[in-house]
Amino acid sequence: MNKTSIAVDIGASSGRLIAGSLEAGKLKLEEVHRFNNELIKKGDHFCWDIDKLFSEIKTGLKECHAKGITPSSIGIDTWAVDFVLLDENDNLLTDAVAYRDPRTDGMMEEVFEIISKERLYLETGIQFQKFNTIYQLYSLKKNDPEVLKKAKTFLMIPDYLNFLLTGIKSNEYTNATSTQLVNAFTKKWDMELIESLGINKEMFQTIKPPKTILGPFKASIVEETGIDMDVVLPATHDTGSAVIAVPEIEGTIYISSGTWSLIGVENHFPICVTKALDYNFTNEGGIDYQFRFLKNIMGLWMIQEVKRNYQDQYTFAELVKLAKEPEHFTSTVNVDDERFLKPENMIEEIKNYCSETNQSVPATPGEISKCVFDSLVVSYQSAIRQIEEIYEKQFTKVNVIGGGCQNELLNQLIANATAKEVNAGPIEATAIGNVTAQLLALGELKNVREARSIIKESFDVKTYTRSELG
Ligand SMILES: Nc1ncnc2c1ncn2[C@@H]1O[C@H](COP(=O)(O)OP(=O)(O)O)[C@@H](O)[C@H]1O
Ligand SMILES: C[C@H](O)[C@H](O)[C@@H](O)C(=O)COP(=O)(O)O
Ligand SMILES: [Mg+2]
Repeated sequence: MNKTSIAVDIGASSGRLIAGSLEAGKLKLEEVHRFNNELIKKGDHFCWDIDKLFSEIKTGLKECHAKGITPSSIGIDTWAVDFVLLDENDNLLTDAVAYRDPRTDGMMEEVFEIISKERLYLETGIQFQKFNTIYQLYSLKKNDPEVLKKAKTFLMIPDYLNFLLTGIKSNEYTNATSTQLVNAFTKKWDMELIESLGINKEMFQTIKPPKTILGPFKASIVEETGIDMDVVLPATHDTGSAVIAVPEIEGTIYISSGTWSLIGVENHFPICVTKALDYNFTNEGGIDYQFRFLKNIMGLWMIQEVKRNYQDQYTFAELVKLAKEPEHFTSTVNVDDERFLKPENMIEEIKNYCSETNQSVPATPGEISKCVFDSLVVSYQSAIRQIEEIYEKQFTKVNVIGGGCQNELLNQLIANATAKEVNAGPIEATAIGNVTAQLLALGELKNVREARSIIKESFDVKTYTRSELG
């Protein structure tokens, strides 16, 4: 009997537990549980409701038990950079403050007074996002020094959820790289850098790679959920898992399309050249110590906020349909402008930008949605040109993976703008990559190459080419 693994994929907008196993040479998935995720306000900060998320994981485990699914393992992946700190008694010292919280405003510039931007990039190869863990910790050091002094354990979000399940502390490699505190060459915590920032280096845990079998559930979890299994480390950074599921990686630029659009390529070495720094590309760690040479683009967060601003009266599919109507509306915004990271009202922010740049101001849901999708394509196109300039080669294909690959209009717009073959799918790429790492750890799969060929045969991928309609 082939083994089953449970992927817990929690993105910024939704989470899901998906059971995966090999059947007749294909990877079969069964969605066990799905739930929403969103920011909550706790005191002065935007946070994740980590208690709710852990409760949803246990609900999903109980669902497995109820369905008679008997997994051999479970693996958890989430968004990057965010963390919690534990005190000497393993109690939470901090809330799970979210990367969209303004506490890191101005911190990057203060860190550059201690270590230059160039040296930081040369050593870590990580893009400069103001919410990187390094700046979150620096903000804590500056504004809550007593909290940092009491901290004995640093756990990123998936690490903490693993700790709640097993009692075992670890920092998983792919997500640790997103902190901008891991040396891209040693693949270990850069303790000299950490000390130079006045952050206590003792709280960081041993970095463990994907495919590590962490350990079994605590007895209390078995008792509560009625089920037992090993926790295995996938690429716990969700994008790290998603990239594993790109069926044809060679010659392909992927766009992991969810709340964020992560656009890039897979590499065997970090690219820390000046041009990569200037274009703000990152070298996040991947499975088998590959590198994800990519950049963050604001992504479908913008349409998520537009949907929320319209009090959820439209589905995503309806907003896409409405966006097809105003064909002659052409205003666009710079989606990567920091003003769109956490605006009070996304619709108003988009309107203000268009007005300030002397463009037609969108008025209808269709015009607003078209403006978002057209603007994302502008940013995708720019990133693709930058990748091809750095690689000094043309890529023939773009593979859109994640929930956003269901946006047929956006897929077609990408094909029209780039004149490249756009492949859309798999939708649940992150969960597929998560299950893949577990099945590799359990010996059900030999290597990533074999996994990708099985994934290619197991899931639908729709192809788009430039349409005459342009
Ligand atoms: N039926 C659909 N049509 C068009 N877009 C969709 C559809 N369903 C989901 N999406 C897009 O997928 C996005 C969510 O992708 P997902 O990968 O689940 O995000 P995350 O992992 O960041 O929570 C939504 O923001 C939405 O824009
Ligand atoms: C803040 C990070 O850049 C972000 O987590 C990104 O790396 C990512 O993985 C986002 O995943 P989503 O599924 O939430 O879009
Ligand atoms: Mg996701």
